[in-house]
Amino acid sequence: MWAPPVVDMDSSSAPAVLAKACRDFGFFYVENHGVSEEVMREVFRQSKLFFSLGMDDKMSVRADKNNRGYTPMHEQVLDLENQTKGDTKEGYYIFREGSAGAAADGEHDDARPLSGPNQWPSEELVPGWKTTMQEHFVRMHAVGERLAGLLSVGLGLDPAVFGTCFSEFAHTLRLLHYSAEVSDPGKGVMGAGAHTDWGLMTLLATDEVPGLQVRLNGKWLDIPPRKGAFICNLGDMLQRWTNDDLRSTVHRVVNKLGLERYSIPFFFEPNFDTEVACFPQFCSEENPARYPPVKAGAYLMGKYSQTHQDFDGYQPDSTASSTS
Ligand SMILES: O=C(O)CCC(=O)C(=O)O
Ligand SMILES: [Fe+2]
Repeated sequence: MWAPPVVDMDSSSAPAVLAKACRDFGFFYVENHGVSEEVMREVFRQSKLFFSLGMDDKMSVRADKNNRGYTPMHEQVLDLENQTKGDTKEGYYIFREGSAGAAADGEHDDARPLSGPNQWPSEELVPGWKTTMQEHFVRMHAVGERLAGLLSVGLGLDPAVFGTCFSEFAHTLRLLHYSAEVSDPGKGVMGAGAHTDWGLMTLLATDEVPGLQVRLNGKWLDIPPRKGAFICNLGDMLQRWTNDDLRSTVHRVVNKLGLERYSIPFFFEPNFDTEVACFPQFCSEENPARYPPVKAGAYLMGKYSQTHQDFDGYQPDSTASSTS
């Protein structure tokens, strides 16, 4: 049975293994990432605690115009063409406080629509929750930066290539809870509809319940959880930067067992204002750029707008030219 390659971040072969995995599959496991199983257990415990709250409490932190906070069951439709109902999951979005060059820390900046303060459930309801999530966010940022560094080495790029792209990063830590509803892909019922991720890359922690599938060579293949490892995949921006040399692979979540499932993706995203245009190493006269340049933030906003029924904060940036 196929399984994604394993990248050991402490190994001297990590850059080469990583670059090959990114070219071949766009999916890989990451080990020795420095986030302990004990820490992950606590983050999952807190996540479950939040989702076990009553609907009134959860809706009190419903995602705001900056897409921060709680998204109810079925609110997101990742595969608009094939789904007959929304993803059978609820979620919670956490960004950097302020984010993306906001006027002042924690304030919303109209020029950058996703900026602003995070929403937090009350300390009485979920003690220690905010601190747990804030600390985890910082941890995951560090893993993502290290991984981006290894990738630049593996691709033979200047190690500073991504250096300026994350000074005001727009990463999101997302908590997900899938209901026990069994998926029926033929009828358009899915845990998460088929999609590619949108940013640079995603680092995913899951509980022990399977469900993630990747589309490779026309077939859906299971990606089982691997103890202590993150499942990592590339996003559209990396595919655009590398002119399709690296892959942002289609994946989905299918509930076969009728079990609830929890997962925690960390979407590692460049600055809102970063222009994603083909790196010169990946295009030439014979192989011209396949995508027009796009601003990372505008691209992201377009995707939020397309897939989240509740998100109406999309203000197209007239200077950006997105193809999707
Ligand atoms: O929960 C999972 O296993 C995958 C989630 C996912 O693909 C996403 O949120 O983009
Ligand atoms: Fe995804």
